Amino acid sequence: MATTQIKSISGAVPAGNTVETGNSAPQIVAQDLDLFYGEFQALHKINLDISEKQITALIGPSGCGKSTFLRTLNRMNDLVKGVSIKGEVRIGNENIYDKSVNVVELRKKVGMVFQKPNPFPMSIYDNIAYGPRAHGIKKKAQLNEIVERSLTQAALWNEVKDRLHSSAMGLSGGQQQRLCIARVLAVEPEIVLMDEPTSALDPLATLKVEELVNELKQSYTIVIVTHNMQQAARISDITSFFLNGKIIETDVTSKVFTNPSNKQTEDYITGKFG
Ligand SMILES: Nc1ncnc2c1ncn2[C@@H]1O[C@H](COP(=O)(O)OP(=O)(O)OP(=O)(O)O)[C@@H](O)[C@H]1O
Repeated sequence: MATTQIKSISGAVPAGNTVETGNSAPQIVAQDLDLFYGEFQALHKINLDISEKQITALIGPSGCGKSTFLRTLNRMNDLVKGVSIKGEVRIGNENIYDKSVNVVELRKKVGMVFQKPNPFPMSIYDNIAYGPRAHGIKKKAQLNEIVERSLTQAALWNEVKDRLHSSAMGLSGGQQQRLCIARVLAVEPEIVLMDEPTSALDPLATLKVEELVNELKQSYTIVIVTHNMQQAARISDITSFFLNGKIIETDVTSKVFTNPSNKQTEDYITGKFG
């Protein structure tokens, strides 16, 4: 089994520590990544390797930089005024902060699901077809096929196949979130970023989304921010613990939750703070 080098800026993970991933080279590599909102430094020398077709969970107390880091992976922070970045994020062999990178193409490859379901105020069908149409797909038969495939992958097809032309706003919160996941899948990403995708959902809808995320890792690399430690423990392969804009510890999820290497990780997962 292949291993991935786990790096830690804090020294929490000893040099040379590795995590068995079952995959070869990491798909995403963040290297010495600093991010500033104006004068305020929100991320400090983040080093993290993320493997293909695994679920990586980012955990840590409020304000520790999880969402900020997640958004660096598809350059969503570019939309925030005053942001500056040092260091690198490589996806495949490309530094995504290179001037030559086409950000629209990057966001197609690296899709994002947000905390609050945000369907467009249009039909279920048009929500899914929106992205493919924007990328130039016009043929009805092809769009029909994409809509069915994406909704099936998002475990929503059976619930909506008879009402594709009704408004997406009429779906339940959990269905809306699965629709938003289907909308991301419609443009065939490689990586799906999820920022607390179940925090606005009830327990049953949460369970459905968790089952779906688990299915999706067969085809996609998933990076998920969650406040819910049980959720991280249930669904992720690798967990990275953030504190004050730094990564304290990254390891196999079962290890992080049963035998963390760092005292701060232990204090956090046992509820001593956060
Ligand atoms: N647009 C912004 N402008 C200025 N500061 C920001 C901005 N967004 C986030 N921050 C600050 O950066 C730090 C990290 O925020 P971030 O949202 O990444 O944390 P988080 O771990 O995702 O928190 P939460 O779990 O509460 O969502 C915080 O101190 C936050 O106040």
